[in-house]
Amino acid sequence: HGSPAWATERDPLQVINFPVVQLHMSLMAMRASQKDFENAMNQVKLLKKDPGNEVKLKLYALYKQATEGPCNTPKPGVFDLISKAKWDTWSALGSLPKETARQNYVDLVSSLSSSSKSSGQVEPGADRKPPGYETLVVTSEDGITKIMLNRPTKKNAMNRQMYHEIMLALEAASKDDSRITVITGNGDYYSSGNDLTNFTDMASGKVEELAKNSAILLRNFVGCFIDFPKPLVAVVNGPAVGISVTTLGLFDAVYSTDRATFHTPFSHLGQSPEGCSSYTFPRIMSPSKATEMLIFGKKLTAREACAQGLVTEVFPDSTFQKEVWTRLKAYAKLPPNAMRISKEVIRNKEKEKLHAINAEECSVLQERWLSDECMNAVMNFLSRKAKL
Ligand SMILES: CCCCCC/C=C/C(=O)SCCNC(=O)CCNC(=O)[C@H](O)C(C)(C)COP(=O)(O)OP(=O)(O)OC[C@H]1O[C@@H](n2cnc3c(N)ncnc32)[C@H](O)[C@@H]1OP(=O)(O)O
Repeated sequence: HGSPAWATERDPLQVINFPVVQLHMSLMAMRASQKDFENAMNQVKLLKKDPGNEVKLKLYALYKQATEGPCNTPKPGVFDLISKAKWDTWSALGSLPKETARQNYVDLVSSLSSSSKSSGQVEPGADRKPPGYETLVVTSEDGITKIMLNRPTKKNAMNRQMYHEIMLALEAASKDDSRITVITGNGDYYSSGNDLTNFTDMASGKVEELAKNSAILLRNFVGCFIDFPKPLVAVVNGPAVGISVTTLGLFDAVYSTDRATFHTPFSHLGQSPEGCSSYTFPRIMSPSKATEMLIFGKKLTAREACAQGLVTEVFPDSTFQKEVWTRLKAYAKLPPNAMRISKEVIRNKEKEKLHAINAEECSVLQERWLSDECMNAVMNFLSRKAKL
């Protein structure tokens, strides 16, 4: 078996590179639990699917802790993004005993192997099933297709897979027999916006190419919202950040819990507005209120966002789900063609303009992602120096 592509590609966290071979010989002579450890290291090489940078970092740190004990190397320089991420993860394990680290490594690999097996196995009749989503839960009932962002432990941060899956889910919802489409989040956040580890790739060789690909992804993603034909409703179940806020300007209604906040810290991140917010926000609010959000990164409460027109209505958190879904189910009984045509009449005039704005925002961002301001901000978050 060859190593999976992600273990050999020039990925910044490939890095991690699982130094299986060096360890192999020394482990042969050790006890049974170390045999498990050795097996786990071999299993890592057989994983069909890239487990993602965060998991690879965890594997790296547990491996180092299991074999060398607590982090004992000097902290890498601030611009050595990758070594620093590795150092931070290892050092965060503190004085975790070697045996525990070894066990945790084995457990983590075992969970990865079983999830990759279960997704790879072909079940009877599986060919008739719609494709599953890894980052979303999509359900359809009572005339409503609900697309739920489902990375609660990451505050529903949007990784590349989630962008792709949202596009697929919107495409499917535009064609299914539901009348209204809802986007909401699982857990305490609606979404913390772009997954900042999407940018760790930027540290690798082909930064320009990666920035270009990200801009294309973003443009396609936002394009799906611009073109979505049915009433699109956001059920904002908790705080929203970045792109999960800006795209709200492209929804037809936004219902929010009073616990939510709305935050677009683009300047803090060395970035610039997207999701057509450079156009929609000044219109929805006023140019100066939009400036406070989009340039100065002012975080709005749900009530403030409602007063400024970004949110349609705010509900007390205790009754939020019940009230919103009762209302949506009633709306979903309205004649579907009338709703669709009304949306067309309201939105179509703007579509061309919105696509042009989207293209422009993405091209500006493509440059921004290569700036020191942006790189440093992402690095600070990843090294746990900065939160919003
Ligand atoms: C293809 C590219 C398209 C680009 C589109 C352009 C989009 C731009 C934007 O969306 S800009 C906004 C980006 N978002 C942020 O900057 C938010 C960063 N997150 C935070 O500041 C905080 O996590 C928080 C305030 C959202 C929540 O803080 P707290 O309640 O203290 O929770 P934790 O920080 O412990 O978070 C739990 C867990 O989730 C991980 N996480 C949260 N948000 C993100 C994120 N945006 N990207 C990556 N990871 C995130 C966090 O690291 C923790 O992980 P861990 O448990 O440590 O493994």
